Amino acid sequence: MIELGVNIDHVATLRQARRTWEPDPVWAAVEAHLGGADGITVHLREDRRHINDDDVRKLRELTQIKLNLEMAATDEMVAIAQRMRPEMAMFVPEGRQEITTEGGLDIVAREAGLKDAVAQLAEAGVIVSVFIDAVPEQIEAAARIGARVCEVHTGPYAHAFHRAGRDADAPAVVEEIERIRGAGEQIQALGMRFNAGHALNYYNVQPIARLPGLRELHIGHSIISRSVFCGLRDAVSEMKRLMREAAGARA
Ligand SMILES: CC(=O)[C@@H](O)[C@H](O)COP(=O)(O)O
Ligand SMILES: NCC(=O)COP(=O)(O)O
Repeated sequence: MIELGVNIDHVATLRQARRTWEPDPVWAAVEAHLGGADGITVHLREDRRHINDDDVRKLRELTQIKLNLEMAATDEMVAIAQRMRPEMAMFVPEGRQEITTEGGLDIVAREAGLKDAVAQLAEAGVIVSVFIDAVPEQIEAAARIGARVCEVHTGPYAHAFHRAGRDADAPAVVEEIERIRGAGEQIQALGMRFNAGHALNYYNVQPIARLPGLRELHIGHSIISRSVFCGLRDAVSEMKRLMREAAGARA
């Protein structure tokens, strides 16, 4: 069964636009859960531009849903994850000027430090995921550092899909889908869990949800955008329906 992790960063982005207390990410987590989400994702950025430490603490204390904590692989963040013990922590590259994550983690370039960070979290009982591009060398390095999960960056696919006028059969789109399919096969062959995410939406999700062995999708911006008009519970439930329909048609 394919699972949906709902990224609620943008609930906090809206709150931070007025530096106030609403909307509350904890309410969002509960609504997403009631809509059928299997997990919640938050990205605790080093600059705390949306989700903050108190949000993570309250999510742990007040909700029952699985938490995937996205973070930079720094000593500060590793210490927070050791304290908060989310079900999963995902290492993500961060750029101060970026609007959102722009690419996968370069594990090959930082292998020793990342291996150490993975070991520290594993010792605290936290499953470690890495956000990576669909590149064979990065997947091999993810296995070497002891990551249990790879989340394949679907941004390039999403952008190709959009540029092709939402035509899933356009050659540039098929090329991206095949790249992610190949990454998924390699991830599974190396004994890791195959997840994917970034820039997925109600139009482009199904070709990805159909990929064999895909366990979990992490989707945020599109779900939160739709929830403004129809409520978060309905927005989550419609995304889950599309994912299930596609996964049900897997070969
Ligand atoms: C790793 C990823 O693809 C997204 O979860 C992204 O990091 C979310 O962070 P922002 O909400 O700050 O874009
Ligand atoms: N890791 C990807 C994620 O959590 C959601 O990304 P997006 O849907 O907000 O682009």
